[in-house]
Amino acid sequence: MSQTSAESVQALFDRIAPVYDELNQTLSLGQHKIWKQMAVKWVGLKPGDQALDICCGSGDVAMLLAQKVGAQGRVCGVDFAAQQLEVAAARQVYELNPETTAPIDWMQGDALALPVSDNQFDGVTMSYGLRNVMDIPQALQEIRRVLKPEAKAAILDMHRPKNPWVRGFQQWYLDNVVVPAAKRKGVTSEYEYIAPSLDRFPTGEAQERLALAAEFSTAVHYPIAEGTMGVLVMTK
Ligand SMILES: C/C(=C\Cc1cc(O)c2ccccc2c1O)CCC[C@H](C)CCC[C@H](C)CCCC(C)C
Ligand SMILES: C[S@@+](CC[C@H](N)C(=O)[O-])C[C@H]1O[C@@H](n2cnc3c(N)ncnc32)[C@H](O)[C@@H]1O
Repeated sequence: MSQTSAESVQALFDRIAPVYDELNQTLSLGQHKIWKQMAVKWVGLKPGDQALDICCGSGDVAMLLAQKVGAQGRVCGVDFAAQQLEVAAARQVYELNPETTAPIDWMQGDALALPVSDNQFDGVTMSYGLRNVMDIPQALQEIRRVLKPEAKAAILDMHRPKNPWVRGFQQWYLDNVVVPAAKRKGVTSEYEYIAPSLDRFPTGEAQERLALAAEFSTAVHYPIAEGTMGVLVMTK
């Protein structure tokens, strides 16, 4: 799927929902949980805060936010793929203790037209979502719109590393480990989509410029995992 549309991306994530968590865990050797924790830490939330996770998928980051802001806080998770939201809601029941974690509102909606109010959130996260939206400047404007003044957002995603050896390893790993593992689960073309999506994704520096153009007051991109991943941290 090299030509994409919002509808085809939504259908892709609905199709892979039953195998998504297992593949992320095995293919990242468990590392994706650490990268997600880093993104949540960079938002700087405190107990009682309201947090939003955009493109929440099966709920990993929204559930980390619910632990961070505690039972007095509130979390919204927004995604347009209904099958992913079903997995998220089911996981919340058996993975979170409602006495110590915030309630989570799982909302079906579009990252480019968020179903929430202006200036509502103390912090926003987006994990592996930005690379999949059709209009990155619009997604950044929406994040800025829903943040309270001076609040932060952290955007985690996969990147093409600058180092040619690491880049070569990344492509080898996608071709020889990720796609074959996906093939065994019957979702080959869905995981073949990752490589072209990386090629068209703006670099960390370009993302900083896009965030400043969307009128964030600060924007810093931190490469992690040898530049195969990165977190863009922005302040409204
Ligand atoms: C959690 C991760 C990715 C989420 C993700 C994002 C997408 O855009 C997709 C698109 C289509 C299908 C699936 C996804 C998707 O799952 C990150 C880790 C999972 C990756 C599948 C593994 C990639 C590994 C990298 C090449 C780096 C290798 C380092 C490893 C520690 C050896
Ligand atoms: C790779 S998954 C990431 C899920 C989760 N955040 C994680 O880190 O595991 C990307 C998610 O973004 C969602 N998504 C992509 N474009 C979207 C959009 N325009 N509006 C809402 N959700 C979107 C997909 O449905 C999918 O669940």
